[in-house]
Amino acid sequence: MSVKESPAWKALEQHADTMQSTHLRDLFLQDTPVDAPANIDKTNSRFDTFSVSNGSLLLDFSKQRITQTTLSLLKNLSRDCQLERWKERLFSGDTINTSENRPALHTALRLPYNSQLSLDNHNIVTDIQANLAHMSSMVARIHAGQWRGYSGLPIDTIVNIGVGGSDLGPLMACKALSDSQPPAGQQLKMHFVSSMDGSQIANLLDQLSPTTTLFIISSKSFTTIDTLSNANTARQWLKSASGVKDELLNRRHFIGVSASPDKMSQWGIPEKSQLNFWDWTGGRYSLWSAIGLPIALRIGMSGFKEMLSGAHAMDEHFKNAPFEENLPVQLGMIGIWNINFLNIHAHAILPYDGRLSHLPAYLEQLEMESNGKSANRQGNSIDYHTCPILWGEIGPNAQHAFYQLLHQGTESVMCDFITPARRYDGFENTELQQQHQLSLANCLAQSRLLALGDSAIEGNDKAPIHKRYRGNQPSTTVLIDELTPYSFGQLIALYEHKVFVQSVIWEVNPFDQWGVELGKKMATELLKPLLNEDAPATFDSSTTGLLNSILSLQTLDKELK
Ligand SMILES: O=P(O)(O)OC[C@H]1O[C@](O)(CO)[C@@H](O)[C@@H]1O
Repeated sequence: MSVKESPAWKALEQHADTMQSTHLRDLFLQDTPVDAPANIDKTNSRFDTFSVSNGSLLLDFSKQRITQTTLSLLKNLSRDCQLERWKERLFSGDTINTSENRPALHTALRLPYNSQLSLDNHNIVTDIQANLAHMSSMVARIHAGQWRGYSGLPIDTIVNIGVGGSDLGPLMACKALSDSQPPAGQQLKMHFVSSMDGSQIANLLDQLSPTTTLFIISSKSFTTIDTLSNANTARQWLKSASGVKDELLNRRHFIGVSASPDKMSQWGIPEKSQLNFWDWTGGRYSLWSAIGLPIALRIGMSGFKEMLSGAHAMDEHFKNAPFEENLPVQLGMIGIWNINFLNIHAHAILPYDGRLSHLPAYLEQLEMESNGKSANRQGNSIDYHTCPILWGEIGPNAQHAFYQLLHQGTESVMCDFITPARRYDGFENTELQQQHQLSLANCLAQSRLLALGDSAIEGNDKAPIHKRYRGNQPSTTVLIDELTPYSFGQLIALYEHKVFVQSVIWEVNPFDQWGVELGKKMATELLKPLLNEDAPATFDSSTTGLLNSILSLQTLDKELK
């Protein structure tokens, strides 16, 4: 039976008939006024009713188009879809990634060291801890200047080569936690290379010293062509600059991180320089594994472990907190309400902190690669919406770019405003501190205006139409007390679990990504004519036309030389 047939889904559809025409302005009008007499209970304000907090995070859902009835119907839906049973299956290591026949155990990577989790009668926490210890010793050697390049000089520059989950998580975390540097003397220059066309690596190599640069080749599969071609370019650069043998370069200048040790060895990375993880860690869920090596190098091993603790705290909260207090469950279920019942299919991620500039790109992969699906677990096509289109940008910058559409366009968009409350500790009363307050003021102003529209500014409802604001764009504000490794771990685990909650309701497997496979195969076919190799004669006319144009432009180029 499709979820659409469940009584809870049908009840939500009915409820949505009323809520579709209810404006957030009116929902806020029902609030108890803030200046109500002291003897009036003010705890029934929308904020009090619809905000939940845990640890370092507070989620304000009061600007969502919901009532208490909405939440209780969503609770019924989560019950109909057996969310509790799915949570148990996730955490216990059940084979829930059925199309790849394996569990999804990223939560095991952040279990305390003395925990037990048995997979095939083996406590995997032992392996995880052994891996962390190996990673820790590498980090210590590099920080101590004991990892030396081919000429004997200590490594001072790290280049992470990876793509997708082997790039976005570490890239995001290194920027987000840039205030948590390791002690002086242990600081490294850090770069990330992902793009297949070589443009990032070509520009970067010009600025680096081959004697002191270490490359981390990060790839779960170790077959991703984007990563391997960048890795080959890096090795060729080292070879031409040094004139030394591959064996020495591989040993001194490369670390491999992968779930496929054989392939790392085939490429030439010696076993001692390999860090492994497991096929039960999905690429986009892998920053907690050895894929997080750049994070540990950036913030130190203790900071990395704090990040794991923060994520673990969120795991425990997700596992145990009741529906009403459960942050990921509420975030996920209110998303379901917006997408499936209010028909909102665009989702903007708006961090009000420049350190979170890579969060939108990270969440694009996390959400869209996980839940951008249209077949259910039973192998049937589904007839309801799943993951919306996600995009985002640092909020204040986006204000000068696409907020016009959010405020006055024709599309309904749900937004996540994400900001730390405290920043610039030790910079009290400085210009910098003021900048943080300015950013907070903008964050609050924008979510307020998006929700309330004209009614937020007296008299604006009399303005000419091009100056009017319709409002009613729902948003959640995620308030982080302060951005630290711990709170960052909580934040990312919050979104991971939100994605899981939604996958349960939509009955999709969030841990595979078959939709990215065929394009890779097709590119292999198309590479043949571009390399003057035998190629199948026929493509569609557009592809053939473009190929011919490219090849003739390239021939012209050669002739002119
Ligand atoms: O880590 P790998 O195996 O190089 O894969 C990189 C990325 O490519 C994908 O498989 C998509 O092609 C992502 O799921 C993954 O994060």
